[in-house]
Amino acid sequence: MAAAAAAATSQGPRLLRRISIANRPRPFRVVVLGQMGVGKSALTVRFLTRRFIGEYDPHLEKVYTCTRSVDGDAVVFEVLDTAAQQDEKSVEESIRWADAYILLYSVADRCSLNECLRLKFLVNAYGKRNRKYSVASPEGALSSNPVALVGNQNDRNLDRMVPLPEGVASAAQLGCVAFYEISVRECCDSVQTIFEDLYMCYKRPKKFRAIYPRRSVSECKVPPFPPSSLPPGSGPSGKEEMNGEGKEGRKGESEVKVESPARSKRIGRGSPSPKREAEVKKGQENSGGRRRGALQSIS
Ligand SMILES: Nc1nc2c(ncn2[C@@H]2O[C@H](COP(=O)(O)OP(=O)(O)OP(=O)(O)O)[C@@H](O)[C@H]2O)c(=O)[nH]1
Repeated sequence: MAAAAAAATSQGPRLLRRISIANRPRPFRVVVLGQMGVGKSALTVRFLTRRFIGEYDPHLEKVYTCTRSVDGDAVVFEVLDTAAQQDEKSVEESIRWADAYILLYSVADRCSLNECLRLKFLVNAYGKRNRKYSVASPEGALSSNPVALVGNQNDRNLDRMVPLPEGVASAAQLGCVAFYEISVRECCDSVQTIFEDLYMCYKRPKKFRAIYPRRSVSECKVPPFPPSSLPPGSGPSGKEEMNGEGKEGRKGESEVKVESPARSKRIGRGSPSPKREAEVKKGQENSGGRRRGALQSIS
């Protein structure tokens, strides 16, 4: 009897530790992938610390952890900032490890967008399958975990090689759940939004399912592009509608989403009813025909 009591006592702390580990929320793992020098470390550190730090060790590959509140959840983010020039084996490992993916390119480097196409192919090949997510999704391309395509360094407009519409079109073509064009250097909030949206896409399949079929609306906050520069189907009459056109955002805060179900849902967007459309039209006429971008209404 005494021996059993002694055993239980010695098991106590271990048991408690096991229980506390079991109760710990599972982290949400995001991997940031992209060509060398596109700003992966800058993006990761911006998300974690809200600061922009100019230079990093290019060989450092590290998982960072932080806790954020998203949609009422205390989310433990684990972010893997991958090192440049990884061999395919380690890219594969990173992809297998993650729940969601950020494919980062620089708008000033066309090759970096091509690299994202290659990486998306690897994500499709090695990424985890999320059953709930795949059931929610009507498209085969979205049956793996969520992937966001992000164009960085859009403060470098003079060096731009990838026009915004091309980024939008690439994201749609690759089956990414969202597209953003940002400047990590100039803006912090867009970076936070990317991670939060990925979490929402991953964790809220019901919300995702509810609004996915209505994903004809994209949101953008960019200087206007001449209609001829838009890819087919991305203009206001096409599949992806540009909102907020003609309005310049704060410097570096241009942001486009091919689709961001979580955010759209939160701010009550989706296919408007005919009555709502009539109201909106009337409102536009009253405001000189300028539409408010969804992001403007939430910022
Ligand atoms: N102008 C500008 N420069 C940026 C921006 N984001 C990052 N940079 C710069 O781009 C360079 C590369 O940034 P990193 O974060 O080291 O890029 P990385 O993708 O982690 O690079 P590797 O670790 O070599 O793969 C640094 O000099 C950053 O200061 C941005 O939004 N605008």
